[in-house]
Amino acid sequence: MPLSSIPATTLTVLALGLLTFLIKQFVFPLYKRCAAIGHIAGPPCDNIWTGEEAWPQSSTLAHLHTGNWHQLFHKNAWQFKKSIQETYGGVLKINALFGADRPSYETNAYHLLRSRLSFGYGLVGTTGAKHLKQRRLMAPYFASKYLRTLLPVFYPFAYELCDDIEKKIKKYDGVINMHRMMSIAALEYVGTGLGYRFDGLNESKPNEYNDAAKALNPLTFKLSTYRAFLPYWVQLGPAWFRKRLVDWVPWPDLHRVKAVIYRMDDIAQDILQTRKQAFADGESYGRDILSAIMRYNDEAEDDEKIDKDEIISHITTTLFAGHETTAGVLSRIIHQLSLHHDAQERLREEVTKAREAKGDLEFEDLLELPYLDAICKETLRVYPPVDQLYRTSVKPTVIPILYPIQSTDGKELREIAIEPGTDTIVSIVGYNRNKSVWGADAEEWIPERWLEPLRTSVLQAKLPAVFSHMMTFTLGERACIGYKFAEMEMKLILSVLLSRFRFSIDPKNEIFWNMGGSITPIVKDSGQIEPTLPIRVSVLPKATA
Ligand code: HEM
Repeated sequence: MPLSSIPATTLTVLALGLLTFLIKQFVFPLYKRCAAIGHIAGPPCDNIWTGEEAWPQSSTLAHLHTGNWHQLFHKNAWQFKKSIQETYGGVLKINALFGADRPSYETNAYHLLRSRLSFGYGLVGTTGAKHLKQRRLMAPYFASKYLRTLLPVFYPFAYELCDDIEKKIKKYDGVINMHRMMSIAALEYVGTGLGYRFDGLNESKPNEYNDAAKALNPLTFKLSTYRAFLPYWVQLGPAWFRKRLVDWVPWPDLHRVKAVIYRMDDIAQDILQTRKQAFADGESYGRDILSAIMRYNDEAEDDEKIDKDEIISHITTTLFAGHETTAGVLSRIIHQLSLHHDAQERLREEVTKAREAKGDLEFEDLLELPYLDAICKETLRVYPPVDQLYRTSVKPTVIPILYPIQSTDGKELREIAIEPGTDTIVSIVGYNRNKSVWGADAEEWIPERWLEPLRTSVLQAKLPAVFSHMMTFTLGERACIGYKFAEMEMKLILSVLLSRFRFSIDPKNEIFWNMGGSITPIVKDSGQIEPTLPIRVSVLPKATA
């Protein structure tokens, strides 16, 4: 029936009906959410379309629906985040965020969709009961009892790494890309957690996973401004159709993201195939995550079994979550030690003494070396590799504020009531460097602060963090499951590296740390996207002898 033949009254009624539906469904809830936080002060909106920066120098600890995406998702957002926090105060949502028994918050919808599109329904892509079930299955493989059994595999690799660095010192005239070396190590170790060896130091083998994983964060970060469209995008028909659409859209960055995700997926398929073949050939299940999944599937009822897609998601999620993060922190520590030779010497003295007395250090000895512990903690505090978290309230929630802020009409606020569906960005770096909590020198890297009793304000904040009063590995049921794994791995590598090499800055390569999903080093003003950390490395005389 042609549109012109429909009576005008019917069309008007239909149009009004549609308008009412849209207002009720979208506009009114949005208005309610915005009205609830209308009195919270914040920076003026940025123009996300033109990329004009209304506030080139700003940031906040908790950033509520203010539309400053472009400033937040910028490789040099350091100053933006610092100055917003200084201007508006630290809105400490942390206690409310994770304090309730059942979460008042869930992972933000865009973040969840981004994770699902990249890694499927693994730990970062699921919520609620399914997420809890996955965590219960995996938790034992991240506990100290299991981790200590990995040391006999981890130490030999650390020595291979040192031999490789020594070879490279000769080849590259003493300047080594230490980020690459740390990435190779972190991938090897997280692979071990899955019962798989990448053999990353073997130069005849392509290092494809490492290359793909490095490209993913900077690429998706570049597309961050458009993340608001994801919930609509995923409704545009089945996955095969959307894949076609991506190919048709003339957008090279999107094509590159797709290629990288597909490559990572292929590698995960290879890992699963290799492991399945090994089990079929008679290898017995080991003490690793993939063995745990296979063992679970052997015993589970058919409808309870973990299907192939989910297993692939567990592989890609674990590799990605545990790889660039740890490599980033190790790189940062090496950079800091290169800048602070006194700290480097003190650390070297501690680890060499301990190793001379006991050889390869056992789990407790390694974790309890005081200065090594202080160096790791201080670096994780000041330089967390993941600097912010995304959450959405799922029910009406009141957020208590530890250090009161001022509302737009000048009132002191000690709590904020927010509506369900309010997006919240929690700044990890903002909490970790908060001067009210950590003191006036909060932004400085001072490992010695961990050798003294902690400030009362740190203890009074009562942050229920999984790791040392800081937000770096977050808190609650979505906290980093691999934090002990990361701690052990970092301390082991550092203890071995420091006994063998000296690190210093290469004056020709000034380092800049890019914010880009995870924080990674590049040579300043080089225009690089791929993380690089050129450091001058020399073999210690004793080790050479
Ligand atoms: C220094 C190293 C690391 C840092 C700073 C770090 C940090 C984080 C953070 C901030 C989250 C929460 C993300 C969010 O909720 O949006 C997270 C989650 C996660 N991390 Fe780590 N991580 C590190 C190392 C590791 C390692 C070594 C592994 C595994 C071997 C790992 C596995 C995971 C997994 C699976 C999750 C998702 C947990 C869940 O949603 O239940 N991480 N990590």
